[in-house]
Amino acid sequence: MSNAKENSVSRLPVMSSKRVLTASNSLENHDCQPAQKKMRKEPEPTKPKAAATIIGNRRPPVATTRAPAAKSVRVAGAATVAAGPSRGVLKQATASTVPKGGAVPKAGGGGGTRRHAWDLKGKVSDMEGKIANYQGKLKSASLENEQLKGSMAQKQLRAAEMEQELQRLRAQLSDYEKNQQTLLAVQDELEKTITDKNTIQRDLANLKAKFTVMETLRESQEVELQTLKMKLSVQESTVARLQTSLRDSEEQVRSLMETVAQQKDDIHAGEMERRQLHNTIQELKGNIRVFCRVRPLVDGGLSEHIQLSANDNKMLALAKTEESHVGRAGDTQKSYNFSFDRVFGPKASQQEVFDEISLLVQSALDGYNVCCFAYGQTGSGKTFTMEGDDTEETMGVIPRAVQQMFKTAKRLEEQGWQFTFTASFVEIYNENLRDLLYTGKANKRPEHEIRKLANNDVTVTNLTYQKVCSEDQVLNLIALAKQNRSTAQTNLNDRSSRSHSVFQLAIEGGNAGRDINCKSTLCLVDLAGSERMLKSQSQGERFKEMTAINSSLSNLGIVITALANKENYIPYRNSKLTYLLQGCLGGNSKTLMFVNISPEPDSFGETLNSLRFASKVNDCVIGTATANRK
Ligand SMILES: Nc1ncnc2c1ncn2[C@@H]1O[C@H](COP(=O)(O)OP(=O)(O)OP(=O)(O)O)[C@@H](O)[C@H]1O
Repeated sequence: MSNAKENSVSRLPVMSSKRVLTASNSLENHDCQPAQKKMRKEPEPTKPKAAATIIGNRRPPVATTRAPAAKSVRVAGAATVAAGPSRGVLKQATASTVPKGGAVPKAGGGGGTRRHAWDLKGKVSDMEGKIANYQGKLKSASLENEQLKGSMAQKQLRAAEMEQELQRLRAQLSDYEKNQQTLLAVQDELEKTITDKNTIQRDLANLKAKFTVMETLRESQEVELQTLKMKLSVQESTVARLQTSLRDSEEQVRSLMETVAQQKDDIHAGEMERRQLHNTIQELKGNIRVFCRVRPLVDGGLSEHIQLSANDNKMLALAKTEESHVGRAGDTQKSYNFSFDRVFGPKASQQEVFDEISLLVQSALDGYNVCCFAYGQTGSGKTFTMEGDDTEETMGVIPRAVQQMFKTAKRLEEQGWQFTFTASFVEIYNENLRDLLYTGKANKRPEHEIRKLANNDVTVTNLTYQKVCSEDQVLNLIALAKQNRSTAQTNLNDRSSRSHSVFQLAIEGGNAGRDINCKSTLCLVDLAGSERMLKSQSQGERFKEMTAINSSLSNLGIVITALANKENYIPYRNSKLTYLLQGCLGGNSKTLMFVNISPEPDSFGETLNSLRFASKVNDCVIGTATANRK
C-alpha cells in the first residue's frame, strides 16, 4: 500500500506542476508584495528562464520574487521543486512570506495581463477565471484522484493477488525445492543405478564372454554327448548281453559254490580221515621211535667198527676185535647188533633225516604233542642234527620243522584253520633253568621255576614266550638262543655239551566254521653229552655237572621205561628235564629219539652205551596217543 501511495505521489509532479505554477500565480496575487520588497533589496537573481517560459513574458518580476522559494535549484528545477513537495508545503511557504492584508496587486504569472491597481473588476474577473480554472483543475484532479484510488485499489488487489501469487509461488518453490531434494536423491540414486548399471554391464560383458566360451564348450560337449550316447547305446546293448551272460554265470557260480561247499565238506572229511590215518600209521610205527645217526669221520673215511647193512636201513652192528692172550691168531671179533626204527649212515643228508620226522611235525599240527630228543656223547652230532648250520642244505630239524609248520598252517588256512605259534627256548644246566631268549641285562636274569597248571599244562615262570608268525622270526630266535649259549661258555668250559637245550613251540589251531580247536606242543631237545666220566677224573664243578647230567639222562630213561610199563607213578619230578617235558612225554605224545654216535674207534665204549640206552627206549611202547581236540 505504501508503495502504491508513493507511486501515486511520484506521478503527481507532471500534472501538479501546472497546479503549482498556477497556485504560485494565485499566491503571488496575494502574497508577493512583501516578497517583492524583500527581493528588491537582494541582488538580481539569475534569469528565470523556466518561469518565463511557463508564465510568459509579462511576468518576469514574479519569477524573480519566487526565486528564493526555490533558492537551491535552477529555474527549471524551481518548477520541479515546486512540484516535488505537496500543496501543503506551498501553503506554508506562502504563509511565511506574505504578510496579511499587505497584498499589492501585481501582474500574475497566469498569463493575464497586468492590470492596474484600480482595475478591480478586471482583477475579479481574472480571479474568477482563475477560480474556474482551479475548480476545473480540482475536478479533474479529484477525478484523477478517484481514478488513482481505483487504480490503487486495483493495484492493492493486484498486490494482494501478487502476494497470494507470491505465497503460491513460494509454496510452489518450496515444493520445487522439495522436489529438487527428491530429484537430487533420485539423481544420486540414478548415479548409483548408473554405476550399478555399468558394473552390471561389465559383468554382463564378462558373462557374455563366459557364455560364449560356455557355448563353445557346450557345443563341443554336445558333440561329445552325441558320441557318448552312441557309445552308450552300444554299451547298453553290450550290457544287456553281458547281463544275460552274467545271469548264466551267476547260475554257474551258484552251482559251483554248491560244488565248492560240497568239496570243502569232502576236503574236511578227507582231512579228518587223513589225520586219523596219519595217526594210525604213526601209532603203527610206534609212539616212541628211535633213529640212529652216525656222524661222518672228520677226514671223511670209513669207520671200521660201525657196520651198516646195505639192504636194511634199520640195522647197525658195532664190531670190536678182542685181543687174545695167545697171540693175534686167537683174536676174536665181537659184534653188537642193534635195530632201530631207522639208521642213518654218515652220508645221510639233513633233508633225508628230516623227511623221516616230518610226519611227526604234521602230527603236531593235527593236535598231538611231539617230542624229539637228540641223545649221544659230546661231538656225536646232536646239535648238527637238531639245529644244523646256516645253509639250506645243512640246516637241521628245528628250522626245517618250523618251515614245514608254517607252510602247512598256511595251506590249512584255506580250509578255515587259523594257527597261533608261541616259541620258548630254555637251557637246563646243573638242574637250573636259563632263558635262552632273554634279552635283558646279564646281571638281572630272573630265576625260573617249573609249574604245573590246573589244566595239566606245564609252564616256566619268568620265561620268554614269544609269539611267532613266520619262519624268519623263529630263525632269529634260534640265533638269539645260540648267542645266549655261547656267552655262557668259556674255552675251558664248553657248557653246551653239558646242558640240555629245549626248544618248544606251542601250537593252537582253530577252525571256526567247523567249531574245532586243537592245541599241542612241539618239543625239540638237544641233550647234554651222555659220556660217562670216571669219578676219579671229575672234580668240583665237573663232578657236579656230571652228576646232574647223569641224573637227568638216567631219569629220562626211567620215565620212558615207567611209561612203557604203564606204571601208576611216573617220576617226572626227579629231574628238571622230565618235569619240563612232562606234557610231551607219556600217553598223549609222540616221541622220537635220535641217538647220535661218533665213528671214531676211541668212542666205541660211549657209542655202545648210547646204543644200549637207545635200544632200551626203542623197546618201550608208550600208550596210544590222543589228539588234544576240543
Ligand atoms: N652228520 C654230520 N655231517 C657232517 N658233519 C657233522 C655231522 N654231525 C656232526 N658233524 C660235525 O661234527 C661236529 C660236532 O658235532 P656237534 O657239535 O653237533 O656235536 P654235539 O653232539 O652236539 O656236541 P655237544 O654235545 O658238544 O654239543 C660239528 O663240527 C659238526 O658240524
